[in-house]
Amino acid sequence: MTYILAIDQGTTSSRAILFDEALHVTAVAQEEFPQHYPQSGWVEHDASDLWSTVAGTCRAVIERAGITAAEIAAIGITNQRETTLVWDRETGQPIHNAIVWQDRRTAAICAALREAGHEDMVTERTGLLLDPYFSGTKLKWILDNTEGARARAKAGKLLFGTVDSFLIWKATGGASHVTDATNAARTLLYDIRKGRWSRTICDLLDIPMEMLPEVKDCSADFGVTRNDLFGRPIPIFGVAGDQQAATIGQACFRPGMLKSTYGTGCFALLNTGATPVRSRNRLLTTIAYQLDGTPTYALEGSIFVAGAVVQWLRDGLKMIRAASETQPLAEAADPAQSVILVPAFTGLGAPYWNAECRGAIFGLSRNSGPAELARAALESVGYQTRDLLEAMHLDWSGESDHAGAPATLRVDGGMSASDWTMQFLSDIIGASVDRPVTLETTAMGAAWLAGLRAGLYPAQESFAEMWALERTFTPQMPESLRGEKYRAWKRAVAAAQQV
Ligand SMILES: Nc1ncnc2c1ncn2[C@@H]1O[C@H](COP(=O)(O)OP(=O)(O)O)[C@@H](O)[C@H]1O
Ligand SMILES: O=P(O)(O)OC[C@H](O)CO
Repeated sequence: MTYILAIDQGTTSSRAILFDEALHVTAVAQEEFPQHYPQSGWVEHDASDLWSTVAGTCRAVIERAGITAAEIAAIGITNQRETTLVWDRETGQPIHNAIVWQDRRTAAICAALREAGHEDMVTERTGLLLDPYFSGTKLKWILDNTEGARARAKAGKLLFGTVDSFLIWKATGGASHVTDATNAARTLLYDIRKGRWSRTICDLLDIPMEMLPEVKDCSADFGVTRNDLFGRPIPIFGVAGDQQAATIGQACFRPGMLKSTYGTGCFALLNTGATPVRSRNRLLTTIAYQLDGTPTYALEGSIFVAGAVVQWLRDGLKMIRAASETQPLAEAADPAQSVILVPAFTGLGAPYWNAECRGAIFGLSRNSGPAELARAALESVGYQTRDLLEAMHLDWSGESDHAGAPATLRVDGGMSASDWTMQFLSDIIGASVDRPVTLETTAMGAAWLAGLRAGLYPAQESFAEMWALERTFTPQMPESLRGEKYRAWKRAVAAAQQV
């Protein structure tokens, strides 16, 4: 038997998943690692935790499956995006903790760049906004705040990378300093139309281009693992940012196909084909995947709090012990009450991009309790998704060669296991929601990219035919109620932003 090893390096844990020749999951290993919050709004990871949990889970999954490294044809890597690392070319030692995508420390840098009138130029090239979310200003911050770093970077002694680059550097023993086009597209430094690093933006942020990795297709030769890691070298043949890997795993290969992943946050990607669509509604333009030198673009809506609101009910309020308890609570909630929770714990992402806004609860009465709060938490995920889809619809229907909103939303991620949430989602967006049999879509996307190059997995069309539906949720809510509830949500978001 031959296998593909997929590495999914996420925000809270690292996972290693073995896929067999039929693209079935054979074994999984997962390890969490600590989050560091040095100041309010700052989020860091210790780079050695990222590496040790990846190496550890890879070894564990091989042992669990009872196979040898010789049976692994190739490795595919997918990763939390935007998280920024700088390390020494000689020693491989990072000069700072990884600054995580959620980290807001560069808000002032972004504001200053916006005020100086640079946002339009940056958006035109990168498809992104001047928001602390992306890597560019995080990298600038590390260079500004570590003595001598900029000079060492100019001299070629320091390297920059997103998590994929760092893991490949470690796995290949420093032989490869590379990334893929989807990760590059999240840095704020990459021109997604020209397919190369932007000198103009690097100059603007004073980032020496010597430290940037080489950008490759998603299915390409990223190097081979050093001998001592698995006892024999294994090629790394696939790389994609996790949301793009999920888009691939969901086989959203045709323009107009749309997926939404419900993990800690929620990320919806709409395939827009060979042309990048510039959003007029504050969505992001990004690369969905790049194969054979050709990028396929996407519009992306990013919500920072989705499943995290359920975690808050569990860990913050201690209202539930397990995420799945939200469903019976929501079912028991009083239909006469309209409690609305705006989960802006770390500001609002797309399409609002309000870093200062904080969470709020509206419509409480003396009878409101855990059931109404749980329902409001699950509903907030549906409302936020509708916000994204409305913006996408406006951008997409403005394009001349196609019309109308995408008819179906493909979902995945931990929270998509909640039937109640998926039914409400379908009700509030007024479209069908398709949940696939395999919810390991992110890892599957990375595995397919690697297996494609290894000659183990079929080409795009045949792979798309393997996508299997588990359940479709169709809208059941009367149109009038859908409109009424969504209007109440819009009023609540507006009010939360005025506090
Ligand atoms: N049955 C459920 N109902 C509601 N939320 C759930 C359920 N199961 C998991 N979740 C939520 O999904 C998230 C975990 O999803 P996962 O895809 O593993 O996230 P991530 O990759 O961001 O760590 C958690 O935030 C959890 O609260
Ligand atoms: O690690 P996840 O699954 O929370 O994904 C994080 C995203 O890539 C951030 O853009």
